[in-house]
Amino acid sequence: MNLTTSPRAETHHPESRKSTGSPESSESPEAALVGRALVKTYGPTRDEAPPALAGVDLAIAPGSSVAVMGPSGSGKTTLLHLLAGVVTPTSGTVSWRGQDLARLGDAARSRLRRSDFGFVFQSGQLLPELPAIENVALPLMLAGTPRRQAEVRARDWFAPLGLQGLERRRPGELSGGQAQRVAIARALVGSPGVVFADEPTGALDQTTGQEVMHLLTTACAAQGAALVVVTHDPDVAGWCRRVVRLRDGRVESDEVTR
Ligand SMILES: Nc1ncnc2c1ncn2[C@@H]1O[C@H](COP(=O)(O)OP(=O)(O)OP(=O)(O)O)[C@@H](O)[C@H]1O
Repeated sequence: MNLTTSPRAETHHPESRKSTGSPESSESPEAALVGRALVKTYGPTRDEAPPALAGVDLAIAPGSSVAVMGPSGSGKTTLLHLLAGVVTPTSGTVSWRGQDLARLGDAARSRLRRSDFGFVFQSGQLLPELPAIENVALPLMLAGTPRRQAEVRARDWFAPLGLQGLERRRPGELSGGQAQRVAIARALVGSPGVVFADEPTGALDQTTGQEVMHLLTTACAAQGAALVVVTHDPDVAGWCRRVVRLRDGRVESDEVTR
């Protein structure tokens, strides 16, 4: 697998998007991840505070790519956290492959997050004291894979992501783009069903950001993982097949772009 050679994966070409409609919309029968009537109100004064999410239905089909856009404070990160089982909804349900996340205990939900979901954040998610290879191997080790085996699997990701030779570098010795590629490797090493990315290019320049999106979308497609990306940037959203826009905690539009 070499993910770096083609400038843009044909399955994720931002310029080839036009058709509209919503075949992957919230009632898709093949959806793997389904949020229904999601409401989230933060804090003790929840009766007075406007909800961060005010009733969102969203279904993510296996292997699909979805950008979540919207103004600051519209609920994008909250939606991502609810879908990923990081935050519990005030009301509504999230189910993953038919299993209601709320019915799992905290420990089981954490295990499921480790085994079935991958995460890429804006920056700072790597452990600074560990070399890149150990950062990538960590999710496997946390899931019980012996260290040696975990590092062998982690190493497989370095060449496809253009990181060969950087295995022993610590995060502080990597560029921003290299660190994000290590984060992509870490998100994908456990073969997740869904990768959640919150502003994954937010700390990068435009060119590096596009490269990272190319690698992220190509790697997810190669693994059959769905991708959910929160972004303000239309160029980042352009790598996804579907764009969901939030406003005031509700879905304003839901469009399959090609
Ligand atoms: N942990 C929290 N405690 C209290 N309020 C919160 C918390 N997290 C988010 N909020 C509030 O919920 C609303 C939605 O926040 P959220 O971070 O989901 O929006 P967003 O669209 O991701 O914003 P941004 O683009 O600025 O990151 C905002 O009004 C925010 O202040």
